[in-house]
Amino acid sequence: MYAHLFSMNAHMWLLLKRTSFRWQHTASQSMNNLWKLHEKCFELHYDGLVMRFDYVWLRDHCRSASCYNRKTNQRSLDTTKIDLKIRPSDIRMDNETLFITWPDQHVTQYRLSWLVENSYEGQKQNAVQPRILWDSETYRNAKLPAVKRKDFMECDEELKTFLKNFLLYGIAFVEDVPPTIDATETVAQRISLIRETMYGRMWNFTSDFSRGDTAYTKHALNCHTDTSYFQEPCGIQVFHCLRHEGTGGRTLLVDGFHSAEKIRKESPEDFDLLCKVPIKHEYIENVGGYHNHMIGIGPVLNVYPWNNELYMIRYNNYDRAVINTVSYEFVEKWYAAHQTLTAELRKPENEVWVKLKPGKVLFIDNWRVLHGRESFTGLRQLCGCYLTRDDVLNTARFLGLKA
Ligand SMILES: C[N+](C)(C)CCCC[C@H](N)C(=O)O
Ligand SMILES: O=C(O)CCC(=O)C(=O)O
Ligand SMILES: [Fe+2]
Repeated sequence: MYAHLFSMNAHMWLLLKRTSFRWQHTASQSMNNLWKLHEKCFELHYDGLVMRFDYVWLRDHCRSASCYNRKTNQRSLDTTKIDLKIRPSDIRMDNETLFITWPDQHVTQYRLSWLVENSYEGQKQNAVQPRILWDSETYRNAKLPAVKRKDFMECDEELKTFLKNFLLYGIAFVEDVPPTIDATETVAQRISLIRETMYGRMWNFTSDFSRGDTAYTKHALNCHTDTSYFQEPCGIQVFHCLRHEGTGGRTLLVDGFHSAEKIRKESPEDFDLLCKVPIKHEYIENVGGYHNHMIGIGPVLNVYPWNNELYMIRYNNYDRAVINTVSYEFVEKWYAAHQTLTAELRKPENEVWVKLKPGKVLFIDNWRVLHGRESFTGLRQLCGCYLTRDDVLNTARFLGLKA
């Protein structure tokens, strides 16, 4: 039975091959749409693009009712049942649509525009997240306006503008927020779910050393990202200074991706090491009633493997644990690379300093922008929370942004 089916397929395939020697034009004979059946793939010239599609990929992406549920956008087809050597038994194309008949007579239709949007060769070049990298001058010149709480809460267009800027720059402000924890929570919830951690859902801290961490002191803190000791560091950090009666305490912001891109350009071997060497970060706390031990392991720079685009920097020298995940030959090189990156991050021209004031809520992309603070005197109270990154992006996509 199988042998019979196979010989039928092979026979059809030979027939097709004979007809696909020359380039085929679409039904309308338009010179713009050309296709060719290769042994291994279907090649389509359309809209000025040359695209190649594996047959198994084409079968897998059939959008017919039996293969795909359009209500849930979920696949019903069991991909593992596709013969990896599957070939079309018939192909037809008009100006907008490609029709493929498979050996079992199942027919798949693909809109050509859909193929353009999804051709994997085209996709590889696209950035997942468009960004504007900044140093202090470019950030200042961008003159990004802070959105007013009322507009932010009530108007989707204002929220969209806020999120657009946040995604582009990695920081954004909402102003005119009452200096309370509740009001801060309401503003945060407008864009995301709050990510509860061992610090609580909404946190409110001052320099009382109530927790085993330097954040709860008056000391200066070098630029860093938070929760580097989580396997998935918190996506966004929200800060609202509720009061400060004293001096100092300004907040430092540095675009980690701007510095990392500089290293990629000027010192590619360092960049590569920072992307590849896994580093452990750890939070050990035994203060008051708190007992926490968190560990996160991952490289300082994280890039998508398919296009090398940076998506996360995990940088916290305070919370970096013993280096025992690195083999001997890389240790010294890693330290040198870490110093190269650190020198870049600490260049004054890359630093933005802001004094957080009651009423002004700061959102920081904790996967990209590092924060720090100047030492201070007096009573200083800061509240805020962490947000889940997926949910911020979810809101952005709902509003029509690329995220
Ligand atoms: C923000 N809040 C005060 C709650 C937490 C501070 C966490 C500090 C820790 N060293 C880190 O960098 O993750
Ligand atoms: O006190 C500050 O301004 C920030 C401290 C800090 O780094 C943090 O809470 O994550
Ligand atoms: Fe921090």
